[in-house]
Amino acid sequence: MPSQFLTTDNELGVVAVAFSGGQPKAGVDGGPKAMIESGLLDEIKSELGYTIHYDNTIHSYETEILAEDPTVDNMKRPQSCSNVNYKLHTQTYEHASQGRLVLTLGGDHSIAIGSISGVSKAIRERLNKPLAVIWVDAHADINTFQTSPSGNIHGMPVAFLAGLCSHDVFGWLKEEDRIPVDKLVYIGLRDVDSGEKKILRENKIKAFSMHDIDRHGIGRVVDMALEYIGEETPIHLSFDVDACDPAHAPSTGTPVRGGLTLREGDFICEAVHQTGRLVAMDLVEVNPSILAQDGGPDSWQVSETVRTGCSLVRCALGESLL
Ligand SMILES: NC(=[NH2+])NCCC[C@H](N)C(=O)O
Ligand SMILES: [Mn+2]
Ligand SMILES: [Mn+2]
Repeated sequence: MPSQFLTTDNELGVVAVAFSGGQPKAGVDGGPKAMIESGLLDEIKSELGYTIHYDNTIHSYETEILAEDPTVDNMKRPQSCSNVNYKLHTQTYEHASQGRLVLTLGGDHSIAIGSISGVSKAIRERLNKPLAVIWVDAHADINTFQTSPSGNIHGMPVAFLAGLCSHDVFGWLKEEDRIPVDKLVYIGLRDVDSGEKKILRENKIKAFSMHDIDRHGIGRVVDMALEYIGEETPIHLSFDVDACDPAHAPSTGTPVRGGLTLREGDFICEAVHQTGRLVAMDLVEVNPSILAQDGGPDSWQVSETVRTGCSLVRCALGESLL
């Protein structure tokens, strides 16, 4: 099993990050609590047999959040976002350095700046390899601060991580923290801004949209994504729950119709697990506060979203149907 060389068997580091400042809607900071309270970590321990390393803290990193955090170069709440991500970076780095598989529960998707950079640095030091990223999302989250139509940093993490833009605010991000553009693959895209399409095209970034899934089926798409990454490279799976169709994950800040079925989402996670090369996963953008207003989700739909998030995590950690 190649996995023996990448992570120590069944040792899982967990980081829970209650951060919502990468986007404007309150409540996404409640995502980790909702997933943990629904029993996710107990199941991982008792049913999947992991030893869990978790500080029993849902980190809001309060001291890192500034009361006044004015927009800088079109980035909203830049300093808080940078500070929180730096703290998270040190935590995922610590777990990954010890050979643990790392699970980060968010929070909005801006937290991938910290989670991925910490894992990338550790994997480079420990294995002298780059980190591949499979980004499963309705959105590409690859706006630079110059192209972003919203100024929300949860729409920019890939641009910072792949070195397509840099800024003094994120000055702590170093070369070894970054991921190579040719080891990045998207699955599930269906709401990509025009500036992002240009970035994807110009950098020849591998992306499988919902159209590709319709055409080839999820099995073939995941095979192609894994072939593209190659057999030697450790994988970080960054899963935005909004990749799933709003039928399965309605309680999220930026839902987009026409998404993955529950089984397609779970399949991606199962197949990545089966490679034996998964070294880290993020599960982000579960927002349990998005409740019935203006025809929005009701409380049953909130619990469905939480269930979807938990199912994706369990599948990535090895839960199987038979
Ligand atoms: N992680 C997310 N849900 N991102 C949504 C991003 C939406 C849009 N592309 C933006 O830049 O603002
Ligand atoms: Mn998204
Ligand atoms: Mn996202």
